[in-house]
Amino acid sequence: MAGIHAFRKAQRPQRPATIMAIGTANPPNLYEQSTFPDFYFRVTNSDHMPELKDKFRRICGKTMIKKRYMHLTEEVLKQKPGMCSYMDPSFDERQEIVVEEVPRLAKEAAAKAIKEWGRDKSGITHLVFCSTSGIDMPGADYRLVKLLDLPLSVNRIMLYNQACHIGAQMLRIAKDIAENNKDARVLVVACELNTLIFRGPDERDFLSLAGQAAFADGAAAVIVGADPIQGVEKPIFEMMSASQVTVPDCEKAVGGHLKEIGLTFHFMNQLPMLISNNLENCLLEAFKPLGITDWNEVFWVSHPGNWGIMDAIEKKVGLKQEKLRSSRHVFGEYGNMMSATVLFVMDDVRKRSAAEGRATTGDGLEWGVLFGFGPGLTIETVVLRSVAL
Ligand SMILES: CC(C)(COP(=O)(O)OP(=O)(O)OC[C@H]1O[C@@H](n2cnc3c(N)ncnc32)[C@H](O)[C@@H]1OP(=O)(O)O)[C@@H](O)C(=O)NCCC(=O)NCCSC(=O)CC(=O)O
Repeated sequence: MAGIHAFRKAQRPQRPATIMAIGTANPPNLYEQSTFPDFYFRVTNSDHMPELKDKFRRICGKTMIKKRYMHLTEEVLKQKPGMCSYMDPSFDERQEIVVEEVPRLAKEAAAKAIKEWGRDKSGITHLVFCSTSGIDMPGADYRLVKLLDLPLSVNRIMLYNQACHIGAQMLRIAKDIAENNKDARVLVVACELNTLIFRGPDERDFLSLAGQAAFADGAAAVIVGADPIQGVEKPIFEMMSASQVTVPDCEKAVGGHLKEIGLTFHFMNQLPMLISNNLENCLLEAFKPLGITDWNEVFWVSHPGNWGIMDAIEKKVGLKQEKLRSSRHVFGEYGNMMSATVLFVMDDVRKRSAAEGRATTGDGLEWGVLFGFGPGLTIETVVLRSVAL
C-alpha cells in the first residue's frame, strides 16, 4: 500500500495551479461604436428603416462600448448575402468563415502566451479550447495544434457552443488538470467571432439588435501549471479554488439557439438583478476559508456582461467604483467577446497593476475573485492569489 501511496503522490505537484502567461488577439478590423450603425444598416441593406436605425444608434450609445473588432468586413459580407438578412438560412455561409478563422485567431493569442511563458512549446501537455462557433470534426482544437505545431501527444479538450461563463470554467478545468498531473502545462484558449450572431435588423426583435450592438471578436490564451520552474516560469496569479453554481429556474435569463439562420441570442432585462442577487452567496462560499467578508479587500476580475450588470454588482455588494475598472475598460475598448472577455480583464488587471507601481499583480492586494457568468444561469467563481511585483 505504501508503494501505491508514494506512486500517486509522485503524480501530483506540491503547490496550487498558477497562471504563467496571458496572450490576447483581435482581428485587424476596428469598428467605432459611434459609426457602427451606419455600417450595419448599409451592409444589411436596411437604410430604408431610418427610425429603426435611430433606435439602434441609441442602443449602441447605451452599451457604453467605444469600439470593437470584427473579422467581418463589407467585402466579406458582400459574398455572404444570407448573413445580412434577418432570417435567411445562412448556416453554411457562416460555417465557411468560422471553421477557418476561429483556429487562426486563436493561434495569434496562443503564440503570444507561449512567448511570454518563455519555454519551448514542446512543454505544453494539455490544450483546453473553447469557442461558441466553429463546430467541426476534427475540431478547432486539432486545427490549433497543427497551426501551432504542438506535439501530437498534447491532450485536447474542445468545448463548443457555450458562452461567456466558459472562459472562467476553462480555468477551473485547467486547475484540476494541473493539480493532478505533475509537470502538466495547460494551454487554455478562448476564441470568439460574432460571425454566427451577425444578422440584419428587424423592428420586432430588440434582443437581436442588442446583440448586434454588443458582441465582438477576440481571442485570449493563458498557460496554467503548478510548481513553476524557478527563474524560467513567472507566475502571475495562483488559483486557490474554483467552483460553479447554477441559479435555478433561470434558463431564459440569457442564452441562444443554433439554427439554420445562425446563432440567435436572447436575454432578459432582469439579467443585472439576477446576476447581482446571486453573487454575494458565491463570494461568501469562496472566501469562507480565508475569513474575508469585505469585497473591497479583494481585487476583481469580472466578466463585464453589460454596463447595467456591472452597475448592479457594484450596488449589490457595495463595491468601490475602482473595483470593476478593468472590466469596464475592456468592455469599452473591445465589447463583449464572450468567453475571451474575462481573460482580457485578467490581463488588464496585471498590466495596470504593474503600470501603476502596485505591490502585487492584483492591484496591490493579495486575494482576488474572478467571475464568469452565462447561460444557465451559470456563475463561475475562481479565487486568485496575486504575486509580488
Ligand atoms: C441594450 C442595452 C444597451 C439596454 O440598456 P438599458 O436597459 O440600460 O437601456 P434602456 O432601458 O434605456 O433601453 C434602450 C432602448 O432599448 C429599448 N428596450 C430596452 N429593453 C427592451 C425590450 N426588452 N424590448 C424592446 N425594447 C427594449 C428601450 O425602450 C430603449 O429604446 P428607445 O431609445 O427607443 O426608448 C443593454 O441591455 C445592453 O448593453 N445589452 C447588450 C446585450 C446584453 O445585455 N448581453 C448580455 C450579456 S450577458 C453575458 O455576457 C453572458 C452571456 O451572454 O453568456
